[in-house]
Amino acid sequence: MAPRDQLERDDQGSKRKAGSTSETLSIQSTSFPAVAEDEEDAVPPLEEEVRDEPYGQLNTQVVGTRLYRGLVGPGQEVLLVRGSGINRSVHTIRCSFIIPNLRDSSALQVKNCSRVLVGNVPRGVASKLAPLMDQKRISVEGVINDGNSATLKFYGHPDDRAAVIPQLPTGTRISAPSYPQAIASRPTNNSQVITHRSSPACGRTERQPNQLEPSQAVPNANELQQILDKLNAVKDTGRSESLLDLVCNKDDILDLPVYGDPPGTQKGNLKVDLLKHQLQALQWCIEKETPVLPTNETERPVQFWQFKKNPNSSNFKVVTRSPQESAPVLGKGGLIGDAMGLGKTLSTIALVLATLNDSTPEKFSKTTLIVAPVSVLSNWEKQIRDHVSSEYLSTHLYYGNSRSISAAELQSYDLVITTYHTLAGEYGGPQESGGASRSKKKKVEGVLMDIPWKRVVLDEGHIVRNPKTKIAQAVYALTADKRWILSGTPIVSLRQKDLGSMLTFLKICKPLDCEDFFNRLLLRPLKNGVASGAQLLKALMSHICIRRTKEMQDAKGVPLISLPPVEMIRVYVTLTEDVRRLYDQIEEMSVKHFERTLKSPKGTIPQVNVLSMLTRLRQLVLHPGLLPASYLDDLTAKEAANVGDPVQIAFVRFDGSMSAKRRQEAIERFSAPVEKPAPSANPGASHKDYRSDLAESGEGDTVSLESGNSVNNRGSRLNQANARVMLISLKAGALGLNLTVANNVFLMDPWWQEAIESQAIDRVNRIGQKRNIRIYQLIAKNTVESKVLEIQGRKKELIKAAFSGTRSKETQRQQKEARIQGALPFRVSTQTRGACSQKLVLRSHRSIQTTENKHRPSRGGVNFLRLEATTRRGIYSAVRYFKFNFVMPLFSLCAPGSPLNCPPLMHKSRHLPRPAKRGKFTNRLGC
Ligand SMILES: Nc1ncnc2c1ncn2[C@@H]1O[C@H](COP(=O)(O)OP(=O)(O)OP(=O)(O)O)[C@@H](O)[C@H]1O
Repeated sequence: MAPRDQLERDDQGSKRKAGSTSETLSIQSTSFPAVAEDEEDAVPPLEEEVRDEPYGQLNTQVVGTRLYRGLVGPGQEVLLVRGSGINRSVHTIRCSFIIPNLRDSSALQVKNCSRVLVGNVPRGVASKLAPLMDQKRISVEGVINDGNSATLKFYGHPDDRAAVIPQLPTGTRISAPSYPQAIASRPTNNSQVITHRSSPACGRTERQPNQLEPSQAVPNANELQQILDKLNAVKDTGRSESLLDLVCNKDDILDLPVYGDPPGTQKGNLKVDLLKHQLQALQWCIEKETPVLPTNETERPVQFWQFKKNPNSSNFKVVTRSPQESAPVLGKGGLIGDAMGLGKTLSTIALVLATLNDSTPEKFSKTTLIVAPVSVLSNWEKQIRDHVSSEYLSTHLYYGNSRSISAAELQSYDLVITTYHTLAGEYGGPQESGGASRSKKKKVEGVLMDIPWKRVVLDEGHIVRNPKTKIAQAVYALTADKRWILSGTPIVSLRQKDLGSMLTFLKICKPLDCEDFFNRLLLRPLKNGVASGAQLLKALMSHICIRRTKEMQDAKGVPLISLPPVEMIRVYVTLTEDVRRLYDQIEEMSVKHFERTLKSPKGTIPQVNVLSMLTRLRQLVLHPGLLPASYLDDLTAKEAANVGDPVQIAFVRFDGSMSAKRRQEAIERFSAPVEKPAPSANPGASHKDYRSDLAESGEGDTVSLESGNSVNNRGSRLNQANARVMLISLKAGALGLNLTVANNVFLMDPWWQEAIESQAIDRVNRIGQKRNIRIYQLIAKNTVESKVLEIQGRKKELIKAAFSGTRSKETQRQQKEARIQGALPFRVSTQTRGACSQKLVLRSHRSIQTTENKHRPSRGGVNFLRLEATTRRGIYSAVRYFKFNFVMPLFSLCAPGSPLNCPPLMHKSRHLPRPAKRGKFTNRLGC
């Protein structure tokens, strides 16, 4: 595919997506900030939206085939492209009689998978389809039949079905809707959930393993340690078996050949020697950088190209069943998907060193570009400093002030390291949809886009999983001979965004790098449980990805790397009575509001409210201070007034589509003190800062864990004379950091996607860790947190089902319905369930926006570091400064003005329990 074509496609693709989700965007606002622009946040699984469903199919002729040089055969997939003029210049010269068709405003071209024109759809059919395609109301896919006929398949949004079907060409065989109306009456386990939740006694008095009652008090650190030691570990195979492990080839992965002439101590270019799995990765990478087409029929296909003896063409694309005359261009590179901490950075550096003097096609430079998140930049610097002999590798950090350098000068380096933001800033291509702020941003002068790189490596490459972002567009537009992605979690869900976008960057295994083909050949079959989808995904991944995990062992039981054991401990905590009461109250009000809104004439509830309510409940479980002081008042007032509008008070929208000004306003609103304190507000009570709580309560040697501790000072209860505590947001903790100085991890609240949690945990569980690791996952009983765990589990089951090859009896829509219903913590009557799920798209953006990296010497010996999502600098110096040898709690539900900043406590509301003493709202283990 020509780059130009690619750009046009990407652009079209984004536009179409933008169009189709505009409604979603408009109502998708979240209850609290925020998302860092460079790193797409973890998204709750409910975000998976039903993009389309089959409307019907039509057999039609393909006309004008003899006029074009494109080859197709029976069974081959073809593209249906609106007469866009992509090939206009070629064909107007060759075949002047095509001009009338191109001038036809409803022309519909048929192209083969190499995007070469094959023919046209007859005018009568095209004139019906063209307006629907232009309005992005349908997508059309085609397969060639015998002779000159093709089957066109139409897909569209389920909600638009009734309106579109009458407009389809005559003769279309209409498919049954994939979302039967009967769904609303389908029994679900939601009622169980509610019973479980709403019964005050239910489960709460029950003593469970690893359950910490609120009254449980621990007088000192040693006793706390003893309690922690006694907690039982849970089986946590799920974490070690990610989606990626299901799709990657494990059979002979430990027997791969090693690279024979590696960089290392003997050569002097590396100060350490590569481990065996790194030598294997090096060999694999070099093979992937020099792919060779098969030259006889017995050879295995390479990037789905097979050799076929044929008078016209010897290359045959297996996945689309299309032949090609000319030698296809193969992608060079792939995806290094090794689990976190196995040394992908060093493997990449070794690849650069091993291929320094290799010949590169003339038009490319000799320079490798590494693009990394800012927070990982220092890791690259450190690894190069620690492991590479400087005389063997010239490097330049292209960031901030060091950007004033000419393209020629930059190309004199072997390795250039930059950030996603820097790259996006220099990219002058099509602006992303949504986001006035970004579209107004001027292109920054720079040379990154001008250099034809030898190799581009995207570290934490899953960042580009959203093709609509400017970062993704920028990396697609880079010119490079070889392309690599490093990511331990390249796919966390089966959504197209994850892998499709990465393939677009890699330009490998065509035509799957094109969104259209990716959707039809891979994504749709996968979603529908058709075995071919799973098979293709596995074939694709075995081609492009190398994946090893820390758990892997060879035939003799020798592990890949030797690491201390990891124990996962799930700790169930019980809300204190007052928080429980508050939780039940808020939940009840939320349910009422939710149900009433559904019964309103509109019949739907905006996602924002469901998400907001869900998020508020999650925050409440973590700490009541995370909620706006007036939250319950507002909810109650709305409910009392029986206002049909959704509750908007106290919710602040913050997302990527907002302008900078509006985002700033949102942050200010969110962080601002409550304007009208409720009459019963306790003026004397101070709004405690997490940090000061932590520091203050750490006085002396006493460490306690008791119901009266606020969540803030619970952390300090883990204090020992030399204890070190690191508070880190889940998001910051999930990216590229090396925190082997810590060996105890506290997951303060569960995240929708286990993979994100695992990624964070792997900051500690990596090469260099010498001590046993304990992960404490804190779950508040009978709350929304239990639901999050259920969702994690259900997601795993769904993924397994998708790869078991058994087609699910449920439709895609039904599956989604079930997921959504299961996720709602609300009592929703069966009649209203269907309606709510129609529109329910939950998106969540959470990060800590404040850029701060503080430490504070404690009064009682607790030193702690605050490390947040957008902390840009100094991470490593901070890590070096502290010895986080004890605890690293991970939070996901943090936001500006909230928990790591001063949380306004809920006692301002007359509806909420006032703390008799500070920290009355405790609900869980202090950390
Ligand atoms: N061969 C080696 N010899 C000594 N140390 C090594 C070797 N390979 C990797 N390491 C060390 O292991 C640690 C983890 O490596 P690295 O950060 O490259 O992992 P990673 O796979 O990139 O992790 P992530 O996915 O989290 O970024 C680093 O401290 C690195 O220096």
